[in-house]
Amino acid sequence: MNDPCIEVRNVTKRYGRFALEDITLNVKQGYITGLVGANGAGKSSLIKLLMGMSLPLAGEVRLFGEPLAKNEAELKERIGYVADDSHFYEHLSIQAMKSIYAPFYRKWDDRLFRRYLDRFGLSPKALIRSLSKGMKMKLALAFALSHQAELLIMDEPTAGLDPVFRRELLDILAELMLDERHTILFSTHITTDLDRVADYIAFLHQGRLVFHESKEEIFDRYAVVRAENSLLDADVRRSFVGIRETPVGFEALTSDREEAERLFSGFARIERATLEDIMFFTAKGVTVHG
Ligand SMILES: Nc1ncnc2c1ncn2[C@@H]1O[C@H](COP(=O)(O)OP(=O)(O)OP(=O)(O)O)[C@@H](O)[C@H]1O
Repeated sequence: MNDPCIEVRNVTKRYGRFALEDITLNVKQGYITGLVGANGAGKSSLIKLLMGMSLPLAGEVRLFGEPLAKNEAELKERIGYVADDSHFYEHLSIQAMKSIYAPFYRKWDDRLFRRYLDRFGLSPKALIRSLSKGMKMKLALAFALSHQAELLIMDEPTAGLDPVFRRELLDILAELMLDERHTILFSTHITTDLDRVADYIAFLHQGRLVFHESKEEIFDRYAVVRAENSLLDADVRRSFVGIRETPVGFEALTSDREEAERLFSGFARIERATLEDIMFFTAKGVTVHG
């Protein structure tokens, strides 16, 4: 149950000046992991490596305990994948697209696919090019969920969705987790999606993995400190991940809440950091969180 479902071992990938640098990440089976990071942080690049759609310059990706490179077709049958852009043939109907897609999967479940189409309000006769961005995302999800995948990997599945379906999608993910057989990894920059469903958060910043921890650990460790500017000497500055100064005071992110409480108690307001705070201050300040 707790074996890693995805193992990324010292993976490096370069695109011109951008690099995913020495990423090591174990995604546990039976949990939802949110991959978070700003635009261009490398989320899609990492997901493409997990799907064997691009090859690492160094390092190795293993899925379900086996090297992806050795057994890609077999391993990918066990994955439901939702890409960040539509990879369907636009001129086909949903039904015709299904006829092409389903034979790739030995465990394809036509009744389940129909049920998802019904649930998402999609007619099998509809032409794919007539679907809105949100509807295409729903269709991608219906495909991904209809072949008994154990692992669901989704690149920005909530982007472009209205709040009602975003909530529904998160409910579907929570439902899938009830049988404890599924593992889900999805990327997003909408951090409130993760507050709702993720067990673990992996945070990428400029191609580096800043942390990968349980949500509880993250919220125990990080805090936002607000106080007067007079407290900001060089040592104090160095202790923060990032600082925002205004004429009336500063706010800063610490990755060591206990230490901040010891140092600033009585002089500062110390509050729980949101994932958005963590992303914002990391982008402003230092990148490696001790
Ligand atoms: N095939 C490619 N060829 C060249 N550069 C690429 C390629 N794929 C990604 N990149 C570059 O790698 C960097 C990271 O992009 P990536 O799409 O992985 O980020 P992201 O975190 O998914 O961003 P977003 O949230 O905007 O989708 C970008 O600078 C991008 O231009």
